[in-house]
Amino acid sequence: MLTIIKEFFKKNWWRYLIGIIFLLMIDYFQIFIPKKIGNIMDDLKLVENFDVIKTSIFSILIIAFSIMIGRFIWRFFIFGTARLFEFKTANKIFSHILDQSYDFYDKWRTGDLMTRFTEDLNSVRMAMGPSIVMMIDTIFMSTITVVAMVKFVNPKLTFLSLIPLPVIGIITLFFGKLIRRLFKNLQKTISDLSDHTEESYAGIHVVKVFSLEKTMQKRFNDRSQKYYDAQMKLIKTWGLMFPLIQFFASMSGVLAIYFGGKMVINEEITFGQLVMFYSYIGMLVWPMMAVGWVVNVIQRGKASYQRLMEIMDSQSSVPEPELKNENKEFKGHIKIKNLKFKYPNSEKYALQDINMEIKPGEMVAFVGKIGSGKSTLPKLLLKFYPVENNSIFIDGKDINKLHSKFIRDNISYVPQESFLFSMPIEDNISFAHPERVKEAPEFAKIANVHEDILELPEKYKTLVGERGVTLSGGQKQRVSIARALAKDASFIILDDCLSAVDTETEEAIINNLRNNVINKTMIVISHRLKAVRNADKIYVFDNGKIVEQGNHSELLALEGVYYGMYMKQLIEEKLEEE
Ligand SMILES: Nc1ncnc2c1ncn2[C@@H]1O[C@H](COP(=O)(O)OP(=O)(O)OP(=O)(O)O)[C@@H](O)[C@H]1O
Repeated sequence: MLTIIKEFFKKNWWRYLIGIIFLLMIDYFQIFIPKKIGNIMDDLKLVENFDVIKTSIFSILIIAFSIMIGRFIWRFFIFGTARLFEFKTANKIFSHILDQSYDFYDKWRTGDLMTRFTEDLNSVRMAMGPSIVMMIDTIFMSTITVVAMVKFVNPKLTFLSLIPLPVIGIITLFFGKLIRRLFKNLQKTISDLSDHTEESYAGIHVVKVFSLEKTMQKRFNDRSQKYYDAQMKLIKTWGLMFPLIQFFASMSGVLAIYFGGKMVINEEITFGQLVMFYSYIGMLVWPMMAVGWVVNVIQRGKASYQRLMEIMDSQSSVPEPELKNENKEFKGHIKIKNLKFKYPNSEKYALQDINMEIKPGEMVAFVGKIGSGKSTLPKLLLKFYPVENNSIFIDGKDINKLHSKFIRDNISYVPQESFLFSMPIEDNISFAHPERVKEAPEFAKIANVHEDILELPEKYKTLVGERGVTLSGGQKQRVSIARALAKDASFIILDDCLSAVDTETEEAIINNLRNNVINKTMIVISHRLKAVRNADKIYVFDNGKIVEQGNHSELLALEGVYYGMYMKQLIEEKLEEE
């Protein structure tokens, strides 16, 4: 993350430089306005000098006009550059998130990521733009104002009036750390709140079915209360710090009138000089108050920056060699040797002692009880999670030496949960290859969903997903299969993705696939043994291990686990028919 800021400064320092030059110029011009006004006051005594007054007013107007132009320029460069940082960083973080392995998505909650993406990035932007302006302004304005006070009025009066300054420094230091801590806590409460909101919305069906509205409301209220409390703590702290600084800053004005008044009476300074001095004090109060603001914004920016770093610091746990296999032909010969695997957040082995060989063109099936490890294996083949060296080989090469892009480009995977994007159905099917949009009906036919689509209001142009027509679970599953087919990979994995259709349809789709995608390798995971009985080889999983393997008749002949499962399903089917 630090490198992101460094890299950005390296490329865009000149934008800041132009902005800062104009900012400093404006500050410098501003110094002359009180001086001119002070001079006018003194000149008022001499009536015949009205011409001089006219020229002074004219020069004030010129300065004011230049200030207006200059302000536009520095705003454009400094604020605009901070926005550019926000835009580039958002793109970088998003791409970093997309590059992560699956354990990242298992670990991070959506609402939390969203908050970091929006709120935290915004805080960092504030620290990179407005706070830079304020900081430079504060330092430069106060320095030149003090110099002007010494030079144009009186050093002793300047010193006496600025006695409260160090107190402001102490207040700032004290509150700075506190604000950072409170702000970090505030961001955490926002993350929790967005998580809860996002989850309640995503799981609204469950909430409704179980009449959990009150429970969810209570949970929301609890989180909302925590967010409110965190905000209030910040408001109290910031609310105390700001008036304290303001109070000590205005003390300077009181001291200026007290000591300056005496000096006018003693004729050490003129009345005009006192007016000038008071204007300078006024100009100093603002930067002094800005110190409080800058501290607040920088501390918030730092806290948010640490939160963004937590995302950027997480590295994909899957080893990736350089991507140089693009031109290599993918045959899809899989060999697995003594594979064992634990999910990164778990102590228990999800797979153990797995040995298998899948030859190109074969159809294999994984069957077994729920939670027995069937879905885990395809996830490892697709490099979603890291595996030990020498345990999985694709076309004779260790999977750890192959880039995930090469593997995923060549394998069509249909996961258990079918997710469709908010776009027309044909675009969902041709998602990976928009140029194949015209062929969408062909793939839909193989996936047995063509007829269903023709019945939709706008057929293939019907908008589906969150903002469109709601498809049934089975329809969604079949559209997902069509989408995988449009990828035209030589290796297809169907991970129990037909659970929402009846056995006959599942069988028909699998047979369709076998007939249409001849020479393609297929792994089919299913709970319905009947649907996969034609597979070349069936692996029976139990508790993370392969307990039986063979084709349908071989497995039946064993009269073991597979036989038991098959008989049970036959009886269930018969009972349903009766
Ligand atoms: N992301 C994960 N993190 C931790 N453990 C997981 C994760 N996904 C699955 N598991 C665990 O790994 C084991 C195997 O899960 P897997 O999803 O492979 O089973 P499955 O045979 O496909 O089950 P099902 O038929 O219900 O889909 C289970 O004990 C499960 O709880």
